[in-house]
Amino acid sequence: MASVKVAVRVRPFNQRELDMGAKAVIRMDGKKTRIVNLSKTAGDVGFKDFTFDHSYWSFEPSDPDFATQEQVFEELGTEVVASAFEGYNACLFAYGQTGSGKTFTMTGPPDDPGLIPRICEAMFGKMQEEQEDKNYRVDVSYLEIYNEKVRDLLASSNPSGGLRVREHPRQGPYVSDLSHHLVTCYDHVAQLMERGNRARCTAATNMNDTSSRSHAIFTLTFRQAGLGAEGLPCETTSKVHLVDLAGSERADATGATGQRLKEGAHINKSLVTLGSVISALAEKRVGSFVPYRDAVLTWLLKDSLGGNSKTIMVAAISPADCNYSETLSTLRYANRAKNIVNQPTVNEDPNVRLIRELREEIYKLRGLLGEETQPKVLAELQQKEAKEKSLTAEWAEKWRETQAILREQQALGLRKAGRGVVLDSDRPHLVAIDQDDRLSTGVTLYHLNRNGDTVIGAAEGSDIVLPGLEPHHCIVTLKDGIAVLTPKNGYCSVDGLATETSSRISQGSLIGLGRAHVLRYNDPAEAAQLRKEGRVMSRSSLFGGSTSDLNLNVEERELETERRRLAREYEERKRQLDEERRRLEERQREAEEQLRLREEKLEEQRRRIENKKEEELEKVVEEQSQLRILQDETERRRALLKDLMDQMDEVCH
Ligand SMILES: Nc1ncnc2c1ncn2[C@@H]1O[C@H](COP(=O)(O)OP(=O)(O)OP(=O)(O)O)[C@@H](O)[C@H]1O
Repeated sequence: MASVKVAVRVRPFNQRELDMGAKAVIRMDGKKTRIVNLSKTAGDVGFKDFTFDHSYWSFEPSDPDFATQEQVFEELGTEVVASAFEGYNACLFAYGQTGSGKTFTMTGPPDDPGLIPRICEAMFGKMQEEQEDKNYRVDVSYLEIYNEKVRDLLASSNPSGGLRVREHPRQGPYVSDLSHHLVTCYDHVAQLMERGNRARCTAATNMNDTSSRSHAIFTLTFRQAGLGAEGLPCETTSKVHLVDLAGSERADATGATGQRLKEGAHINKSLVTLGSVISALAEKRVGSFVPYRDAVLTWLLKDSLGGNSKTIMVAAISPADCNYSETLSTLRYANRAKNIVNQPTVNEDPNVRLIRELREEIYKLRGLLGEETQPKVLAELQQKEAKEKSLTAEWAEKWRETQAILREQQALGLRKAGRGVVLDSDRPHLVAIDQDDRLSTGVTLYHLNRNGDTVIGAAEGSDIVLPGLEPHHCIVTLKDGIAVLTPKNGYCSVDGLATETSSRISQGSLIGLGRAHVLRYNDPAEAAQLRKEGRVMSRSSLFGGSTSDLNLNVEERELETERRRLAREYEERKRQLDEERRRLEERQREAEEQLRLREEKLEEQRRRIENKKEEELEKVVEEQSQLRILQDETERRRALLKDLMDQMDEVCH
């Protein structure tokens, strides 16, 4: 059991408050925060006191008690880091009216970073320190809830109706189709954070020109694995939610109208529900209904509020008298949140838990084996040992694969080139150039499957899913270093020319898919070979266009296009002829084989007939010789008879 930790932070006066000649109504002393009512009525004590886990005085930098970003991190951020490394889920969220300092506390300016960057940096620092004994896998997602719709801040496009929130029976609520980005170092996280912050929906209001009107949830999924005592596998997964809520002020106080007012209504719906959830949990009424599902925000943060998480709330407040009622409302909100009790548990991997339990049982069974081995116990022991062994091997294999993926990820080098940043990979890949979405930022790189097919289409389950394409649009096949694009059901072009048959693509080829997508094919090995051969690629492209390309005049470009078309036609014709030749050779081989088989059969028949003939002949010869013997015998008998007759004649005469 752990209560939600609550901290309050007061910011300096802003320009507007200074211009108005605002007076400070907040005092802090240790953990105490006092709000003073300057327009108190008779009988009113004129102030209200609250006690929190921390009260941060960030009003006047020259003040010796001034709470810096560093101090806030040391007291709140390090706890989040520790929770994650201990295997707990953690959540840190900032609440307060627009312009009260939520974003400053959570993100902060680049020269004075806030909690999110400091927490991420500290986590990677700790991973670096402990990497010899452990394996880590971290992924990041960043979403925004705007008008009760969920938007992926790290995706190049989002469905117009927003992403759907679903609930997994064991893992709880989650956002379907939200992108998760594997990260291997802090710089990578920082880039994703920056990308997400740029995508975050901001709009000007009368209160704060850069006021953000959406709730943002930055989530780190942190998985760690290692071997404990006696080589026992350990693995935990922690989800760390870092949440910057939208302003909690009333719509009329911001001067919002139209779209802004609509946003306010939704924002309030989320915040009102957050308030109801906090109240229900704080009152601790047994069996009382907690309306998590009334708003997307509370549904997604279900575990963080009253569930399996160590949670910290930072309430950001303005020091100015003009914001008295909003500040008082924030302090009351924060005061109620103190009473929420969560049940954080270490999120141990289920297989690892099973291995641990099996080991315990094995030890027990070994203890039962006495001098006389009982066959039943022995059989059970052997069965458990075999299961434990196979589960441990499976687990070790899973982590070997994870490490391989991470190494692969690291092979995706990001390097600085002057003012530019080059995203490089040592594997053949496609780089997406988003033509249609003018607001899209960032570059997407898709690795191609080694020695096999990469299916591109709109259908879920395709290797590269691109909206607006046919479900199974085309296939890129990589075989022995050669890449071939095969259109399936959709329009494809290579270097501006439509293609309906398989076409070879090479380093720098621009592939058009459907009406909206252009991808550049990069093969680092081919590019290196071409560089070695001193050949200069003259394809003009968004990414690969060289200065000489830009200087090509129209005629040269047309000639170059024509040359490329002819070269491609020649390649295609040659490929067709080669294929035809291969087919003919194959047919001839088949015919020869048939002939050979026929001949063999005939020879066999001939041999059989010959044998039969010989047998017949032998029979005839045998019969002839028998006949001859018979004839001889007949002759002999005939002679004997004649002799006998002659002798009888002589006797008669
Ligand atoms: N602790 C602080 N020290 C110095 N400046 C601060 C502090 N907190 C806030 N500010 C300044 O106050 C202004 C408003 O802060 P911030 O943008 O963080 O407010 P917010 O609550 O996030 O507003 P929104 O709801 O619009 O996102 C910013 O110019 C910021 O630099």
